[in-house]
Amino acid sequence: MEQLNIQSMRLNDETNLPSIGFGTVKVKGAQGVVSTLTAIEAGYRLIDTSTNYNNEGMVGEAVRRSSVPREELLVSSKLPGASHDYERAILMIQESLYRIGIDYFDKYLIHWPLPKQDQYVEAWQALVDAQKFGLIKTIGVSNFLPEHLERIIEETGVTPATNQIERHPYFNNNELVEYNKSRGIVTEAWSPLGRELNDVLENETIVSIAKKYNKQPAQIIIRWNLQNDILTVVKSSNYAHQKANLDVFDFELTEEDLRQIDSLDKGEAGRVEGQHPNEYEEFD
Ligand SMILES: NC(=O)C1=CN([C@@H]2O[C@H](COP(=O)(O)OP(=O)(O)OC[C@H]3O[C@@H](n4cnc5c(N)ncnc54)[C@H](OP(=O)(O)O)[C@@H]3O)[C@@H](O)[C@H]2O)C=CC1
Ligand SMILES: O=C(O)C(=O)[C@@H](O)[C@H](O)C(=O)CO
Repeated sequence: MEQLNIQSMRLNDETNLPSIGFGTVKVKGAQGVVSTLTAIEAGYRLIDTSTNYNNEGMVGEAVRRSSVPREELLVSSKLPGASHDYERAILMIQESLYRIGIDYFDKYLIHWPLPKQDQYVEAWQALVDAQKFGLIKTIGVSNFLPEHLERIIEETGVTPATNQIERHPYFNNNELVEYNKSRGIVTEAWSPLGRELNDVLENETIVSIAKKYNKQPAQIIIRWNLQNDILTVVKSSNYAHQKANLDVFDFELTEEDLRQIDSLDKGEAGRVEGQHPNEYEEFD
């Protein structure tokens, strides 16, 4: 078992999280259990799932089969839009815990604000209460824009600990990252490697920075997040990639490297299609 010293991040509720988490989109079934177990073997301790991924049972199986004790694994899931209603949200959190076979979440997020549905404030109140009931350690949101954050903070008095948002070099989302920071909210980056939908791992700027440090392009992107105090949630079913994505603590990018990566941003054109938080709808 790898004994890695993954740098941790302090949240506004005083908890600490590893700065790199294991993403599980499309990590499913028996093969998913194997991939999650190899990720744990590689050193990941934070596992990111969602009811919408239809793999919470798989995550539970990996947690049970792992030789790492449950208390050392941090399990994070997300509330689907169909359960934004307060009562449904509480029941969904309980149901997700049963599906995974654990009795608390280390972290739990509202997956999308779905502003047209307009129930995210009561969903947030449910997370606040579920935390008081002991069902969740750290509560946060995902894909929330400043207007959504301001509303939940004003109406409940509770600021999320994290906001998990789209961020990769072609869509760096820097304004939202800065806004999160101004509110004391840690940003988590989803699809940091562009989710196979773009060529960011072959981008010549990224490749040339990678060559300079004898690192892989993926490691440069993860390091760029780290040096911006951003928690990276990265998926890989390949053990070599899983290990490489954690091997990012022995070098440091210069200010010029960071600036060059920031300059790759394409604004809205770089966003993964159909993922604007005010437009995204859940169909699952
Ligand atoms: N809150 C939200 O709305 C969202 C959350 N997420 C979360 O973020 C996680 C990460 O995002 P995801 O969309 O999965 O995509 P990523 O950006 O993490 O990219 C995953 C892809 O990159 C490949 N890859 C991983 N490591 C390397 C490497 N070192 N070198 C080359 N290729 C590599 C993987 O292939 P291989 O498996 O072969 O290594 C896979 O094809 C998700 O799994 C999920 O947990 C994602 C989207 C939205
Ligand atoms: O992966 C997630 O967490 C999402 O919410 C979506 O981005 C999802 O991946 C999607 O794109 C479904 O079309």
